[in-house]
Amino acid sequence: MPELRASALVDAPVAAVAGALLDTSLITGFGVKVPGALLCLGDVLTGPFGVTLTVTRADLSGVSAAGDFLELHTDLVVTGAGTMVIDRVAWTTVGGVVGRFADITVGRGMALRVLEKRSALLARRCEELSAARIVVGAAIVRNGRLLAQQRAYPESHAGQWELPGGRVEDGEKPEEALARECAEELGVSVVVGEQVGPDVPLKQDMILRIHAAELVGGEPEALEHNAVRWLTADEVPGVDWLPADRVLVPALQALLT
Ligand SMILES: Nc1nc2c([nH]c(=O)n2[C@H]2C[C@H](O)[C@@H](COP(=O)(O)OP(=O)(O)OP(=O)(O)O)O2)c(=O)[nH]1
Repeated sequence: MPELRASALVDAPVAAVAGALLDTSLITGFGVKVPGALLCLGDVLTGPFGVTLTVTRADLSGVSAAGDFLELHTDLVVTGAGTMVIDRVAWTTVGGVVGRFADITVGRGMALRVLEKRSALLARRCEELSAARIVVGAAIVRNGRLLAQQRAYPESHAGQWELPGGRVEDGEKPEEALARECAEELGVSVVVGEQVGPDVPLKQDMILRIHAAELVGGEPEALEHNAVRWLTADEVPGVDWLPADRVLVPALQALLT
């Protein structure tokens, strides 16, 4: 399988770059049809000439999509100077000698131009998101189960599930905001730990950032939500999550196994 590679250094943490990569506005400009605003594992992308690709990886290590004769991989490598973004395009050449000639003269040039343009869009999106408002969420695990809560409002999201948390207020650190929101929403105290998964873009100027959190006081109660529920690893993918949380399902499941 011929393969083409291109790499670029982005001046942003890996969680920010991994999240920006999930923003489908980075690829829709190239005539790719996508199911939603964010790339999720298992999504089917339709490209020019009806080429279809299934997303096979979307996590902190990067994104991959594969079809019958085309594979796209973006690998992320943490360096001292930022995040190295390595794009790989691999394909099967069709049409014998003529096909191989077209590959070399047209295909590779086109692919390189697309990668270059996307790389510039990615760098710009990372810069935009570095100034974004942060919504923090807590991945609280007890006895191998994850705590989720069901939204009561607004109407468009009522009934859907999310992680406890909310907006970081001015002058507040994300960890402080998370502890405050857990107390307000659930009546519990938590100790905030490491980030889980990428920074997920919520809209132009807002991201969702999840931290592992340990329950250290109180029993969770739905004080502002419809309900709370402890989910097993098997139950996590089947829940009607808010769209941004759906992206985080593999990272949340990994916490439970
Ligand atoms: N808390 C939380 N918010 C999420 C998650 N996923 C997700 O897309 N969001 C969105 C929903 C909202 O647009 C935004 C945060 O809203 P919020 O209503 O929880 O925040 P808040 O408590 O600071 O706001 P408010 O109720 O005072 O209006 O983030 C999640 O897992 N947890």
